[in-house]
Amino acid sequence: MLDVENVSLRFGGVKALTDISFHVNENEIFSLIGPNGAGKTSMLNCISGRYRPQEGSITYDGQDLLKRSINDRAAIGIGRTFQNLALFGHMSVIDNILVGQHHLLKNNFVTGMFYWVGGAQKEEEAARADIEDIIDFLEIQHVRNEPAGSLSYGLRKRVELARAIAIKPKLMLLDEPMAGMNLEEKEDMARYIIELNEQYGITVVMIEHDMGVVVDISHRVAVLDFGQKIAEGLPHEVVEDEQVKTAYLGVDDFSLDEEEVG
Ligand SMILES: Nc1ncnc2c1ncn2[C@@H]1O[C@H](COP(=O)(O)OP(=O)(O)OP(=O)(O)O)[C@@H](O)[C@H]1O
Repeated sequence: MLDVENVSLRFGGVKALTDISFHVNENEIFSLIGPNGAGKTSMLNCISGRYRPQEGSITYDGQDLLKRSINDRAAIGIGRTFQNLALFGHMSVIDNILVGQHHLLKNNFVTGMFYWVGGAQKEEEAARADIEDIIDFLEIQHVRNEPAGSLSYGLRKRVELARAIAIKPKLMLLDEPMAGMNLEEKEDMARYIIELNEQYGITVVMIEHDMGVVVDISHRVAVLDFGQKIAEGLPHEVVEDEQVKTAYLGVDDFSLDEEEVG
């Protein structure tokens, strides 16, 4: 589904990514891991369109992604969440989710003026019904009318995920979905990601620092270090790799003893 070939990205003299290649199969949960500054978010940004690599190619569903704008990438089924939450704090949960769905609606301002005679009303009703499904799935009914900014961190992460699901993605990019969560919130989020993948058939590319989660829910993992790929494979194999262990030397959260979730 996704083919990253020889991607290199530089910021002035900083080599954020050097000659990175990997592929992600349809319906896979694929994790990108690595120490701080390894280039994980840069890689996700190249896929989502925020950054443009100087070299290499990224193909999604047979299409050259680098020729597509950011908005185009959402329209062809690429959704994402951010490392730092990107919600409209003063808007209600439901309105935040509707923002995600906006580009799917065919009616524009002019056709919208014929709201009652045209298809706009039906389209909006269908959109609302889809959103109700997402709200049920992520168990956020009780906060649907609350301003997003008033919610706990874990709930805000769920609302952000809901908004990303609302664009009906085939590929979901998740940047540290568990960051800042307590164990219970992590367990919930791991369950949502698995269900997203198994029930909705969404392919997932995830950056995550919690190794327990990564090993538990990923089908395959690639490891970046100083902008280079140093390992790729099944989760249990990758965490036993000597080069990976060396890259993580001294990093506290690299431990399989963490409470396992999922
Ligand atoms: N917009 C930018 N301008 C300049 N340098 C950048 C930019 N974005 C990333 N970098 C640099 O690229 C390198 C990789 O950063 P990146 O954020 O991709 O790493 P990361 O693996 O996601 O780290 P973390 O786990 O801390 O989020 C770092 O040296 C970073 O300073």
